[in-house]
Parts: sequence; C-alpha cells; structure tokens
Amino acid sequence: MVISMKLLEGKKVAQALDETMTKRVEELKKKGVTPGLAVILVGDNSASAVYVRNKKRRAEKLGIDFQLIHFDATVTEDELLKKIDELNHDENVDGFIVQLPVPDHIDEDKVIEAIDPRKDVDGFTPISVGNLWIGTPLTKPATASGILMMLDHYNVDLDGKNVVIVGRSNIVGKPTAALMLDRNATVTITHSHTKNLKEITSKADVLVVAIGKAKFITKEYVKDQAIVVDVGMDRDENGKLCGDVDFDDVKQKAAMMTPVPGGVGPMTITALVDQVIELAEGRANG
Ligand SMILES: Nc1nc2c(c(=O)[nH]1)N[C@@H](CN(C=O)c1ccc(C(=O)N[C@@H](CCC(=O)O)C(=O)O)cc1)CN2
Repeated sequence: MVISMKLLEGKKVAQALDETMTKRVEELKKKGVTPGLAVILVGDNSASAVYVRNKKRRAEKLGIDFQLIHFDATVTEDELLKKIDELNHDENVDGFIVQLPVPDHIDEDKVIEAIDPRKDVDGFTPISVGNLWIGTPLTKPATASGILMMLDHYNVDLDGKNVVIVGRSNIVGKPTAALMLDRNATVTITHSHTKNLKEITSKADVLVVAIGKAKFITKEYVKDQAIVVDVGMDRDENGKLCGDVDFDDVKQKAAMMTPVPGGVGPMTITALVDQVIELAEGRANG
C-alpha cells in the first residue's frame, strides 16, 4: 500500500510564523512599545518547567519581555492572588498566565478568576470563555488557537466538516469546539461517558484527540482520509514521548496528521506569543 499521509508539522509552522511575529514586535518597538509576557510557575513539576522554559525561549527570540515568577510549591493562595493583582496593574505586562497544574492546596478556579480578562492570554477566565462562545473573543486558549493556526497554514477548510473532539477539558476540548463552530464546522464533543465512541469518531472528517491516554486512538477509530490532530503528551511503555493517537497504526488511514512531539505543542506556544503581541498592538494603538 502507498502511504501518502501528510504530516502537519507544527514545529515547522511555528518557525515559519516566527518571521512575521518578529516583524510585528519590531514595528511595536519603533512606537516605543515592547510586548510583555509574565508566567507564574508554582512548584517543581518537571513537565511544566520544560513548557515554561520553551515559552521563555520563544518570547525572548521574538523580542518580547519575559518575566518568570517562580513560587515554591508551599506558596499560599493569598500570596499567589497578591501577585496576580500586581500583574493585573503592571503597565509593562500585556498578558500573563499561571502555568497549570497548580498544587492541590490552591484553588485553580479562584486563581484563574483573579486574572484581569484583558490580560488573560490563556483565555481561561470565565469572561474570556463567555466571549469565546459568543464569537467575540478578546483572547483565545493557546492550544485551541494553535490548532486552528496550524490547520489554516495547511489550508484545511473547516466549513461544513464533521469534526469530532475526544476530550471535554476547559483547556483544549471545549475551546477547540468553540473555535471550530465559529468556522462553520459541525462539532461533536465526546468524553469518557460517551457510548459507541468508535462509531462516532469513525465518521469524523477532522478528529481532535485530547484525553491524556497513550496511543488510545487506533485505526479502527478513524475514517479513511481523515485529518487527525493529536493533543496528547504521554509516555509509551518504554517511557518515550507519544500522543493519544497510535501514530504508526493510524498513519495508514489518515490523510493528514500531527506528530508528537513536533505537532500541536509548538503551536500552543506560537498562539500564546501571538496573543501577547496582539494585546501589545492594542496598547500601541491606544
Ligand atoms: N496555563 C497553561 N497551562 C498549561 C497549558 C496552557 O496552555 N496554559 N497547556 C499545557 C502545557 N503546555 C503549555 O503550557 C504545553 C505543552 C506542550 C508543549 C510542547 O511544545 N510540547 C513539545 C514536546 C515537549 C517535550 O519534549 O516534553 C511537542 O509537542 O513537540 C508546549 C506547551 C498544560 N498546562
């Protein structure tokens, strides 16, 4: 059998988009505005440390001012809320995020709600979520936005497409559904209680998987010539990084699919920095 599956290479798309973003930052600096991004990291989760390091690297490469606020895992919720309040009022910070997850003694919802929606570059506050669903987003969750940026890059038209999303998280599943609805796709969200999952996923023109279960999606779940977007970041039986999709199995059937690593992950960071630049552009234009 001839395999003609096209890889959706987020890493390469991210590199290609860096050029335009660098120019946008240069234009801002000519107007006396330097985009500012701050990240609050709590504790010593090793995966979070890698993601934050990558965010810092990308932001600085583009000329964005990056500030890391790293708290010990024992920080109190009040201390964290105080820092959020400071960043809400810091004129040099266009946007900031609290890297998730936070330790169990901290109420994640309370922390997110404390962020000023105008600086919520993660798009996680209730106001940001409401704006997203009514189609007037000020900011968009980075992974969902990154997926759309990548599909746009490969000229994937979502209008009228049957999209199935596996996973209903606030970070990925739900916002991806909102953005794809906005592109006139017919969207189904499935989850752990969904009956006959295979029957539903195997009708998808575009299948987005974000469940955190290594290689869960095999070819039986996938329609011939589907576009498969894997948001998973898992470890296989040998400890190797892999996605929620069994890549080697599904590649025989899919028309396009994302690899892990090098697919959605890098686009998440691209979407985040794009959002910071957009807010700074708003600041520059008064
Ligand atoms: N406040 C937030 N917390 C978290 C988010 C988020 O969007 N906002 N998403 C994830 C983690 N995440 C970004 O923060 C993220 C995950 C993965 C990648 C990435 O580039 N992955 C690489 C592989 C990296 C590796 O080697 O481990 C890839 O896919 O190629 C970027 C960002 C949870 N928390």
